[in-house]
Amino acid sequence: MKLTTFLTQNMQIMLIAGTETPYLTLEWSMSLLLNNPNTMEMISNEISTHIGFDRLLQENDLGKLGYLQNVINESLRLYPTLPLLLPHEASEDITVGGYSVPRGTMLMVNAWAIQRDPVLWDEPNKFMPERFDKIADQDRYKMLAFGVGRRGCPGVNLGYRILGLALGTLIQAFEWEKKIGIEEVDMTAFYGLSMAKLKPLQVLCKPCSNMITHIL
Ligand code: HEM
Repeated sequence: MKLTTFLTQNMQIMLIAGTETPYLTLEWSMSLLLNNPNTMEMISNEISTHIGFDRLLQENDLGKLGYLQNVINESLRLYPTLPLLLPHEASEDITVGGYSVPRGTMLMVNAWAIQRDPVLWDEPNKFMPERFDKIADQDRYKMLAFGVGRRGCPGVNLGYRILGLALGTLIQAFEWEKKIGIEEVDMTAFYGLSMAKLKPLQVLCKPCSNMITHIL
């Protein structure tokens, strides 16, 4: 394969794989926060404590924003954008959980079900970002939003950075409200290869007053 073809194809894959997943996660996260205004306020307080309002948050601030990170993880747990990951193929005859899987079988992993399994998670359908405060290393296979292992998402670190910067900056710079007349943002999902909201999020926002004073 020519080098230019190789590079072009890699760029295409990164653009396709690396744009839809973050923007869908951002939409799910913002919807969850609008339905949980106390959590939105806690992120805002965390940003106010560690960064303030005289500049926009930057990549090297993300390490200080543990609660924001918990919210991102909890959004990815409840609404993984690739709920069945990508199809995998067994490269040899294997046995998984007592089932024999012949070489060449296509395997789909239901990350959505694993991430809401009541055996693995307390109150699995509840939005509780604090649960990620105490997630142990050996529990990492419960959380499959980026897959795991050799064919897991190679963009995982970039993905977390994009999400942290985008969600953090949106909360730092704007005040967010549900559309007038809406009590709860509808969280119904539309299932395809990726999981989007059935009804796109419509929301009201205005520049954060603290930010206007400091930046203008
Ligand atoms: C919120 C952000 C993201 C999420 C939730 C996400 C999730 C995933 C998941 C679940 C897989 C399939 C893993 C598996 O089947 O085991 C995957 C694969 C992949 N992702 Fe991501 N991803 C994100 C961001 C990105 C970014 C930013 C890039 C690159 C710029 C990227 C590039 C890829 C590629 C190339 C694959 C295919 C890997 C392979 O087949 O070996 N992703 N991603």
